[in-house]
Parts: sequence; C-alpha cells; structure tokens
Amino acid sequence: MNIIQATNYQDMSNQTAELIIDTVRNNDYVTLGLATGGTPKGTYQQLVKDHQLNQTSYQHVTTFNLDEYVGMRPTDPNSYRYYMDQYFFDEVDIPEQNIHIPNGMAEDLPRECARYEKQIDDTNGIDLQILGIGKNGHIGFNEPGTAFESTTHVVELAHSTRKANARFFNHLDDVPTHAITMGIATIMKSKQILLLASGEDKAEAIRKLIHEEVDEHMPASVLRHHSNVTIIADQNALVSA
Ligand SMILES: O=P(O)(O)OC[C@H]1O[C@](O)(CO)[C@@H](O)[C@@H]1O
Repeated sequence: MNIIQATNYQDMSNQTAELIIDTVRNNDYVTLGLATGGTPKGTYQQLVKDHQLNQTSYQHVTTFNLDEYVGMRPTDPNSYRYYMDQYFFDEVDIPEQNIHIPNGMAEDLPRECARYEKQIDDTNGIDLQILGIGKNGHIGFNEPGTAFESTTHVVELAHSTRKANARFFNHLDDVPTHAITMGIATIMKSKQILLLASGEDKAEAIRKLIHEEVDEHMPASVLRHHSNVTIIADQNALVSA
C-alpha cells in the first residue's frame, strides 16, 4: 500500500483531486467509483474548481457510487444521489446516463443489488475507486463482520454508523436503518483504490488498517490484499500509524 501523508484536510483534498484529474485527462474512457460522507467533499470542490478553471471534461467518465440509503428518494436532501448532484454532478459536464447510484427505493432490493453489480461488470469494472473509512473500519457501508466475498447487498447499519451520520439529519431516528452498498468483493475488483482519511477520529482505524492482520471484523483491512491501493491521509489521521 502506498501512503501519502497530507498536511491537513485541504491538502488531502487537493492531492486526491490531482490524482483523479490525471486519470480523467489521460484516458479515453474512465469509470470512477465514488464515495459520499464528509471526507470527500473537499475533493469534489477541487474537481469542480478545476473543471471551471481548466475545462477538464467528464463527458467520457462513467461513475458508480458506493452506496445509498434504503427508502430514500433521490430528491431527499439526505440521499446520496442528492449529495452527489449538489457537490459534483450538477457542477461538471458528466452525461446523466453515465451516472449510477443504487436505487434505494427499488421494490425488489435483492434484484436491484444484482442489477447494480452486473452493471458494474458490464462496464468493464471500476478503474479508480474513492473510499472513505468509518471509525469502525467500514468501507462503503460494509460493517465489521461483512464477508470479504460479498457483492452489492442490503445492509443493516451499525448503531455507531447511524450515530456518526446523524449529524446530517435532524434526529438520530431519521437516519435510515438500512442501505444498499457495493460489497467488499465489488470494491476489491476495482483496478485502483484511493482511501481518504482526515482527522484524529480516524487515526485508530488507519492504524489497524496499516498494522493489524486482515480480518473481516476490520473491513478496510482487506485492502492489504489489493495490489494498487493508496491511502491519502492527513497528519491527524496518521498520528497512531
Ligand atoms: O467521511 P465520513 O463522513 O467520515 O464517513 C466515512 C464513511 O462513512 C460513510 O459515510 C458511511 O457511514 C461512508 O460513505 C464514508 O466512507
């Protein structure tokens, strides 16, 4: 695993954006795997800035998001679709038909998961996957104990994850209990992975990821079995590493 130490959140965001921009500019077709949450917001801001300043185009880019809440309409401000529109898609020239996010409103959720997984495979897989990390080591919404062989599936969110995400909602009770997420095996099929982490809150998870053994109770640890992973973390997230 490569580890890039950034000085702070802004530096982490700038360095991540530069790597994404390089990939987007230097390939005729690119499939990006995208993450939500607080961590990648600054990266999207940099991508949008670069699109406005340097006209980096996303016409040839296809995207697959990691996850979406079950039962949440895309127009709900707390949905990940809304987040992506707000911070990235509405601000660049990506064609609507190139955007993919699991449909949390699907009536048949297992079927939606299978459809999403197949769509990723049919697009020839993800070239560059962006990941955040939960304090408990989750990637996407794959909570501790998720099988490393898992593909896109429905998960029940850990209480700690709902609590952490409650900051985006009015009340903890409003945080959905379930989500659709790419599985660990789906993430591992990506050709290249960038995992971002900022702040002391993530230091313990990053320490375990780097130093402890690969174990399903620490979902992110699976990344040590991937041949092209870069951790881009700021100093605070690396204090224990
Ligand atoms: O970036 P944050 O907000 O700390 O979240 C970390 C991780 O948790 C999630 O938001 C899910 O809880 C992921 O999407 C994200 O990668």
